[in-house]
Amino acid sequence: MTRLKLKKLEEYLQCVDGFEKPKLLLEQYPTPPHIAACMTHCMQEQHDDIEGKLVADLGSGCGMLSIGATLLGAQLTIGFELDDAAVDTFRQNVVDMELPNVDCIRADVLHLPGSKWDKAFDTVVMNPPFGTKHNAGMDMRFLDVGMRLATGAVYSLHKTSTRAYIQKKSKEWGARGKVVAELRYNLEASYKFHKQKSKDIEVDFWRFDLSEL
Ligand SMILES: C[S@@+](CC[C@H](N)C(=O)[O-])C[C@H]1O[C@@H](n2cnc3c(N)ncnc32)[C@H](O)[C@@H]1O
Repeated sequence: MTRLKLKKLEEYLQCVDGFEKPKLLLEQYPTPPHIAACMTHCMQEQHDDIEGKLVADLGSGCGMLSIGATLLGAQLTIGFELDDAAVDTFRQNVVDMELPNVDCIRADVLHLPGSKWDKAFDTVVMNPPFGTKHNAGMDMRFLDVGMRLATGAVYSLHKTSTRAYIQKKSKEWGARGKVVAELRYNLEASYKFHKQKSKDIEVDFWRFDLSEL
């Protein structure tokens, strides 16, 4: 398969429609196309974790990361998303872009462990809710689910301020966690109460290696 170049991948991801009416409590904001392209491109080019693989996207929203994985040759990509409207937009994006082998399932990510999805995926990717809306620790709960669903690697974004804690948890899970990139994440003013037009936060892009454990 011809590998998609990073720039081309970003161009495609710019066509992914986002949340029509973002829900504050679900922390609904799409991963910006540039960041999503860099994440998925790195997953494939540096770690060979996408092409031909079974990929899950937890809290998949409108499909930004799922579509990135699909464009880079995943054998099958499944997004899991709680919100009906986001599931609909995800599916419409997939139809509009004429992409095969990708779908979104409406599900609460926290209810996935113990289901048929345990260890069903080679690779799990997520941009989880950071847990800033009366749901502290939500990103860690998502990460825990990722560890249960994947056999190969889990990729996730977390605030840099939580780095030491995540490294400690990673050891407890028996995973080899590594910060792959440090990002400045531009959280756009999707919500009315934001006073600034946009807000940069420091975010780590993590890879957790589960192979040969
Ligand atoms: C930060 S957004 C990321 C969206 C998308 N993955 C992306 O990268 O553009 C987090 C997503 O998680 C979803 N979400 C929040 N809690 C959830 C839960 N318990 N189960 C499934 N999805 C959830 C939200 O609706 C939202 O779409």
